[in-house]
Amino acid sequence: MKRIALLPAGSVSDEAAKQFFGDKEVEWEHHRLIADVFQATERGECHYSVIPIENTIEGSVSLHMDWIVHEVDLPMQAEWVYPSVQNLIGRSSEMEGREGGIDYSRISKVISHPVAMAQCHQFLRTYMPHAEKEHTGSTAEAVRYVKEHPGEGIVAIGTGRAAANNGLDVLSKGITDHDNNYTRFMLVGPEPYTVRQSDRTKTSILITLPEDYPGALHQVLSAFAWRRINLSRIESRPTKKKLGNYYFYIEIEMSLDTVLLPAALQEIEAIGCQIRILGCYPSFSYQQLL
Ligand SMILES: O=C(O)C(=O)C[C@]1(C(=O)O)C=C[C@@H](O)C=C1
Repeated sequence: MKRIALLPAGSVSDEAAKQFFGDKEVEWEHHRLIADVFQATERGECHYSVIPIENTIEGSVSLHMDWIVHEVDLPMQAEWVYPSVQNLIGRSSEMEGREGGIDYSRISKVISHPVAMAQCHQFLRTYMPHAEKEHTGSTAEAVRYVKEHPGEGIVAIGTGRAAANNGLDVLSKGITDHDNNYTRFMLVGPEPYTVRQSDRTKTSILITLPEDYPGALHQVLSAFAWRRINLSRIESRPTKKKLGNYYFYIEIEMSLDTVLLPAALQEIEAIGCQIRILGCYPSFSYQQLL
């Protein structure tokens, strides 16, 4: 039986984790904040933590990437993709206008996870520019808050499942600014994940370039390019040590268990770069998990 740390029931993370694991041989440990989700596995209470790391609309979830890099030492063990459908949730009896439909002017405050809120930016600007916005630790927490505070003009952005769990109504369905809104989730923990197999394996690394070495990034990229090693993501993030110092987070479409990739990494180290391997893991598309 594996114990899995994740955000609360009814969050997008919760839906995504259930899609990935099914309900076999797993025990869920829900936490209000992502920091606690990480720490549950770091402290050895759970086998894995489920972490959202990237989103179609919002891009990288920087806070979570920074936790992986700076705060914990938890290797990446699997990744998968899950559609994030966000809805406006409240009580229709409280928000209904005279001619039916929602009277958005009745909404005084919208609450949700900051990433979910950012995915619905245009919708909020169009229909509720007047409403106060407040962030919560997860979309599920926001929906629960609305349940506990009736009659205050508060609505949440969250999943249909959270609305149902809390006996609330979906006031507007699918309110993200773009369709096909997917979130990439990472399973992190000390043990390799071997239950499902995928034909796609990725390796994630962190590279810090030597200072005062013109063209270092070009050399790093060419070590992959001439070996025809495909990179699927490259992102620079501050090292947090000195203004203007960055590391590069790189996702490589190849297993470490090959001849080519270790050779490329050796070549990169030879020019004075520091490399940290964050994990080598199977990658699953949404279709693969259906
Ligand atoms: O609050 C949730 O429901 C979460 O699972 C968190 C989270 C995120 O951190 O990106 C996950 C996916 C959604 O797209 C928005 C929020």
